[in-house]
Amino acid sequence: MEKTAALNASFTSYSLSFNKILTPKNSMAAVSFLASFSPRIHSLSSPFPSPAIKPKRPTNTFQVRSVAAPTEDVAGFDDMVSGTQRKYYMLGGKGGVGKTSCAASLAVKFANNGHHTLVVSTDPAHSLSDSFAQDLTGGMLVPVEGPDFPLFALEINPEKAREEFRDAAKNNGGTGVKDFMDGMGLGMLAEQLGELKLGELLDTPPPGLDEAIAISKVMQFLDSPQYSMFTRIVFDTAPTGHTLRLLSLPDFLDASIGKILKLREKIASATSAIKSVFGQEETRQNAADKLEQLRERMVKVRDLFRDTDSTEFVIVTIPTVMAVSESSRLRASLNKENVPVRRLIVNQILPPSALDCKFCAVKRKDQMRALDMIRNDPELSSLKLIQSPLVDMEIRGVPALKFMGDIVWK
Ligand SMILES: Nc1ncnc2c1ncn2[C@@H]1O[C@H](COP(=O)(O)OP(=O)(O)OP(=O)(O)O)[C@@H](O)[C@H]1O
Repeated sequence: MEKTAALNASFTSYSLSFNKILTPKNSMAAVSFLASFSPRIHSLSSPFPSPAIKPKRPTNTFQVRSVAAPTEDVAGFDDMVSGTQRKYYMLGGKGGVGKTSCAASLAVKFANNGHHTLVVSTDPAHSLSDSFAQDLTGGMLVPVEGPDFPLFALEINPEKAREEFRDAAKNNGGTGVKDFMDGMGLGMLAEQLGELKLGELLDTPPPGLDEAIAISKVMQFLDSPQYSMFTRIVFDTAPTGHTLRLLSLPDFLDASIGKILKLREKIASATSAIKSVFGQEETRQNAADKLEQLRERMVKVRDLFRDTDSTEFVIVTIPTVMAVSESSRLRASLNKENVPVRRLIVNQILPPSALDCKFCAVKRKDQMRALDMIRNDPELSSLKLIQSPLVDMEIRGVPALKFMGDIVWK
């Protein structure tokens, strides 16, 4: 009972439906139990107005008042929504913790608050389509039906994006060039070119490279007039490990591509005869331009990730020791990369219940331990802690995402 009270007391204000945790038999007891902590407990109708998302059984929905205080004074949703200058939100964390649900719910909330919003996924599994329960695939802008204001989704297939650059890289160093340059006594330059192995790298990319290229492709889109209307861009980013690599990749790519381009210039100016060997000069120029653009965009992505005025990286986690440990490492590495992080969403917290079964009691204890761990963690304790309850149904479709958004983004 004491533990339940403690958990209840730390919940931020939310409404939830939990027809599995609270059976009709115990729900009245729970109402009076929760009422002792909050004067704002009501029984509400289903939070999902759409017939498509109807709960299976009648639900009991409650509001519990927040008593949690963030360690650092971080403004809430009002601040996130204010202003018309473009802002980027990147949701990151371990696989399966609820990044897509949180990103999609934030996008719906921005749109419902009057922002032209774009939600982007570079996840090959296309979970945005699953989350919105709409087909958003195709690699182009797709309108999302449901929100009050325009909301568009963009699902980039990272593998496809990579293919483009693989061809460009291949065009910048072929065996014909090497043979000719050997003959000209310039073999050393050719070898240096070969050592960069960009083509090979793009054939068997390390995890994170696809996402890096996909995000740079998004940046390319965002620069075009067609996208100028978007004032809020929400990224459902790659899982933790990939994201970290992605953050360090721009430097690496910058160096690699930059070197290739410099070498190419050197070779071209070494002798004009080489130019004729390169043949198809126009194709090669296009390839070089493409690489140059990729390099420039990578630098943009890197800078964007570090821009405190326009960008915020939100860490999403669940209350388990493993997930919290990983989030702590993620925060540390983001810090190292100077990526601004202010909020930590702890998702899937067991809602308060008067009568826990044995399983729930043990689970709750476990979650409490993880929450304590967050409060004492040097990396995480300064973040604004947002607690999001485990609900008793999958969060799919705009009404469900709106419901989640109203709980999480305040
Ligand atoms: N608070 C919650 N209560 C109940 N179900 C949830 C909650 N948050 C997320 N889910 C469900 O958990 C599943 C995974 O969520 P989601 O796809 O958002 O996670 P993810 O971190 O983006 O996963 P991945 O890394 O695989 O892309 C989905 O079925 C979603 O509906």
